[in-house]
Amino acid sequence: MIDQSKIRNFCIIAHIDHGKSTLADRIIEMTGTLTEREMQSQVLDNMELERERGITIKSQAVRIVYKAKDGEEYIFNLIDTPGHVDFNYEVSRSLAACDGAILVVDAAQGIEAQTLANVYLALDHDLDVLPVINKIDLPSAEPDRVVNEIEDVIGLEAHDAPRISAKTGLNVEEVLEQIVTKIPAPHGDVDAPLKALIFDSIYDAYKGVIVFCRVMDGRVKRGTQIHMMATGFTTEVVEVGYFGAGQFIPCEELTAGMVGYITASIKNLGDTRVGDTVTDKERPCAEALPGYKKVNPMVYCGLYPADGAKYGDLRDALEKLQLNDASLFYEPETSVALGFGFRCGFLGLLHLEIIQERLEREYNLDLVTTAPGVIYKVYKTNGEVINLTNPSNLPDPSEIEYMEEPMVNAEIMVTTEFIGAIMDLCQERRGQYLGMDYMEETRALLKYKLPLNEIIYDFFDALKSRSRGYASLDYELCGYERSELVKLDILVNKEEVDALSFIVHADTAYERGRKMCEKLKDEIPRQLFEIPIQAAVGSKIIARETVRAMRKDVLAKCYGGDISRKKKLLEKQKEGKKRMRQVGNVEIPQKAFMSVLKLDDK
Ligand SMILES: Nc1nc2c(ncn2[C@@H]2O[C@H](COP(=O)(O)OP(=O)(O)OP(=O)(O)O)[C@@H](O)[C@H]2O)c(=O)[nH]1
Repeated sequence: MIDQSKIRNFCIIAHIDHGKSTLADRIIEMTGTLTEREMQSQVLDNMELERERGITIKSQAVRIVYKAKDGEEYIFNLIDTPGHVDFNYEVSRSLAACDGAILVVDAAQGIEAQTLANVYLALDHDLDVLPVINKIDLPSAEPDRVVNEIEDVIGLEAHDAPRISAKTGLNVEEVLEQIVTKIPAPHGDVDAPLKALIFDSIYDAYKGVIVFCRVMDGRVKRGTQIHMMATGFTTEVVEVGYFGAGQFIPCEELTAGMVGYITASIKNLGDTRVGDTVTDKERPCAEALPGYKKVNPMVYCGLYPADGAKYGDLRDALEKLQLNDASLFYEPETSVALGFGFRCGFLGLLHLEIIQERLEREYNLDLVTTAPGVIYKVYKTNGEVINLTNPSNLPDPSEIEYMEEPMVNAEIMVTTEFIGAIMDLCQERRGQYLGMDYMEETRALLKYKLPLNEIIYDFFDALKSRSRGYASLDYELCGYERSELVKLDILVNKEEVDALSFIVHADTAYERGRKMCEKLKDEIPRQLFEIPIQAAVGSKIIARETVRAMRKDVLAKCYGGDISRKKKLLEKQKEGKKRMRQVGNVEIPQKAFMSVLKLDDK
């Protein structure tokens, strides 16, 4: 059994681009992945086997071995935390599996909104935070200023923080030593009943679901009957081990303080929810670990295959992706404009983009995505409450008493010269000012309550463009508020295009409608007849543009009888047609559906 005093469980937290991955790579590179004793055992055979199978796996937790200056070998478990607000719950569970956190701050940029958000999360979980100043090789680095900033703003002792370059490896050794001396060792009770926290799980075609966990108390090994306390799922452990040297390495048992994986015959990722507590069925622990929460999607949109014949492929692809992503939700839906597709739920826009990209790249699918929207609560006059995820399902206005929309508490870090511009932006997005803290003379933290719907589209881009890249954002959901919302419909040649409908605040309906019409006018090619494009709220038309008629004769330019050239052009035109959607008698290019969602700022 591994001596707990020789274990360090930690993660690295940072604002995006401050060098988290680079430091992790460097740490892994500078340490070994097996202890001297293990080197001689049969582990290598297992690794060979996995290599033959050709599995390359990215793990959420890597075990490495560091021989410290005190001559002892330490086992480091480096737990990866997702770096985006969309995955805040996963982040919080990963932190709960650690005893300490390395805080990486860019010596040229200093503290940013996510640095603070991450530090507070880490402190909430009682982690010891070890500041590290990175990128000191940059000419613009100001390590002294950043040290002061960390001490003044966060209140963390930072004068002996390692000043490193993760890129060149300079002083990274110091970080390794401080992990040993400053991050506390775990102190679980090995003899107590099993209590382990699931902080991630992945699906593997050979092993089934692989559960990553931190054992708080007790022990678990092959044959243990385990019980997941929140989902109620019970099964027998097939294998336990840890991830190191790019491989899953089985071991005899996992004991208190250790981080590793468990496999059993688990087919469904839904049975092993992040945040759940694993215990021993025969000898259960008295109570589950705190903080379990089932994460629900926050942003919904329709995903349709560009080529209707690919519907089955899209369904199979979504099914596969969901095996590895329990927070992805989908159900079939149909649209008059787009045919058969799926209504999908995501944790946030980044999550949506990742899934969309994977579907397109890994599964070779061309997709049409409808406007992403949040979940609205519709209170009907008959007392019924609907959670609305698809604008098309909005009941008739006469049946609606009122509606509510989700709100977020947002913190925006910005240099003082851009405060005005950012406050304007928040105002335009219906933000409620909550306050402002000055970080130091040049920077402030603005606090706003904003409707989630207003920030899911292009808020982040607008923030960056209005602050020349200097603003950073962090937000968390803070409940629902009553709001004057309407459904905006788009009519092309008098026909409603259901896939373009969305919910907006009554005050911005006119503006959004006008912009949509203008944009669509540019996107829809001229056809043989005039096409009116209208925006409507209920039966009221609030904006209109017209695509003028034109005869599109692709052969006009072909004089004479070069038939092969003519054929080519006709082929090309046919190709173009495939990417069109027939709505009534008008063809709408596929890209029009996406581009209207990206309405320009201002
Ligand atoms: N000059 C210099 N560049 C560095 C150093 N460390 C990291 N970088 C660069 O900074 C950029 C961001 O580094 P990453 O390690 O990807 O940052 P991250 O925090 O993991 O970013 P995300 O993965 O996007 O969250 C990369 O281009 C790195 O090469 C350093 O010490 N010096």
